[in-house]
Amino acid sequence: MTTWLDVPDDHLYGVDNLPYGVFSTAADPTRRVGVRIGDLVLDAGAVAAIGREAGLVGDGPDLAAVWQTPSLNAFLALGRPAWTTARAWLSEILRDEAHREGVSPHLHPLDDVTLHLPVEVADYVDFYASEDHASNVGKIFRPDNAALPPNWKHLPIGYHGRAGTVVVSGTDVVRPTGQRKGPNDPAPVFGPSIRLDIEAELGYVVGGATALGTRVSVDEAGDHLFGVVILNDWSARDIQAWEYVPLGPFLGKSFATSVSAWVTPLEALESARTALPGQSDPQVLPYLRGDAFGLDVHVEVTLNGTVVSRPEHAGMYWSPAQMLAHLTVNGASIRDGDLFGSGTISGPSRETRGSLLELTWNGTEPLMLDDGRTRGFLEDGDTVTMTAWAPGPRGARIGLGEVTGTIRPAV
Ligand SMILES: O=C(O)/C=C/C(=O)CC(=O)CC(=O)O
Ligand SMILES: [Ca+2]
Ligand SMILES: [Mg+2]
Repeated sequence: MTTWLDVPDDHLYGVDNLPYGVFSTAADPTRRVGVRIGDLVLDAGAVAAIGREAGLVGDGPDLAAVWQTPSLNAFLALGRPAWTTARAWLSEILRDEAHREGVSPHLHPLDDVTLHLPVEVADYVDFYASEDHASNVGKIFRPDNAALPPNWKHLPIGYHGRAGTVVVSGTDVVRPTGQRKGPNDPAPVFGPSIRLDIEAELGYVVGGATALGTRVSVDEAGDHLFGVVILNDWSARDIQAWEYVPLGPFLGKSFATSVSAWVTPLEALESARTALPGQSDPQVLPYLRGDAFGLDVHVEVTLNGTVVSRPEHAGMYWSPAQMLAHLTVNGASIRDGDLFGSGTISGPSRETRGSLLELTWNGTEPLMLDDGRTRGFLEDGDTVTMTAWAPGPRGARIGLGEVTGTIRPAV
């Protein structure tokens, strides 16, 4: 073991992972930044305060002050050099036995903490980067058109979502109510959605704010991409299908977006970097070229305990660095705490589709669950949980936590 803690190197949350979150305890309900190691949570600000007093932290930003805040935003504002220094310091105090005495009092069992939304989400955008997903939805929603829209391979398509309704894993989701109109209905009807769905995605957390009128290139994107969450873009397909032309998704997706409580730093995913599956035909425009790495992240989706899908993020056509370059190519600034979703992660085979819309082909091919019941779309009381892992150093796996949510009846 390379840590003095009782955490083996091949633990999903071993010393090579060190994801960040926001937690509180019954004894101290103050929300503050924590770092997960094994099944423990390190009170990062408390330990940084001691380190500073002991002269261990050195010069640079006051991490104690930055981490004793109720979100990761102040830390996100520091940017890449400070993120790297902070991670190196955390790694050192968890590896070097000399720090056992000072650090131990600031470790809390995971079971004793409450996890909160890790980021005060600034702007939220959702992309559409899986070719299989985009083709499947095209066939289902627009059967008379080409499966992929003509712009799809030239730019990463996205829509602006609702930052204020991004919720942390474990938050119940109230079934949305709204308008829908089936192709054969004479007029729209109003009521609870009857086609409530999920979308398995990764979310990218952004920091190192930029000025209005500047761009972030593909090669600079790594300075702003702080880390990754698992994201469920809950989607009311009936509301969506009726409202989305011509301005895109709106109320069908804005009622809730769930994210995992742990933000996995990009540095923990070094071993997961992979080449993109291919952008040679057509060539993308120069501003979308550069070190546009993909990420080999394996997702698993369960519905009421039955595994319904295993999407593979490595198959995504567009990369997070390209998405960030595209988001800013018009001079739009980025803010600390910006979040963008990868888009639904779907692969070519049925068992890798990231939404029920695709898994059940718009409800026409219901799924059989382990309890013998079937599902087209979600029913009240259903629980959806997504977990993910990525390859880590020396053959170990990096756990990305989980995002779970249970459907409550419409109000
Ligand atoms: O193709 C459409 O009209 C709609 C697609 C989506 O609902 C997907 C969306 O949110 C983007 C994504 O997750 O890939
Ligand atoms: Ca989505
Ligand atoms: Mg959403």
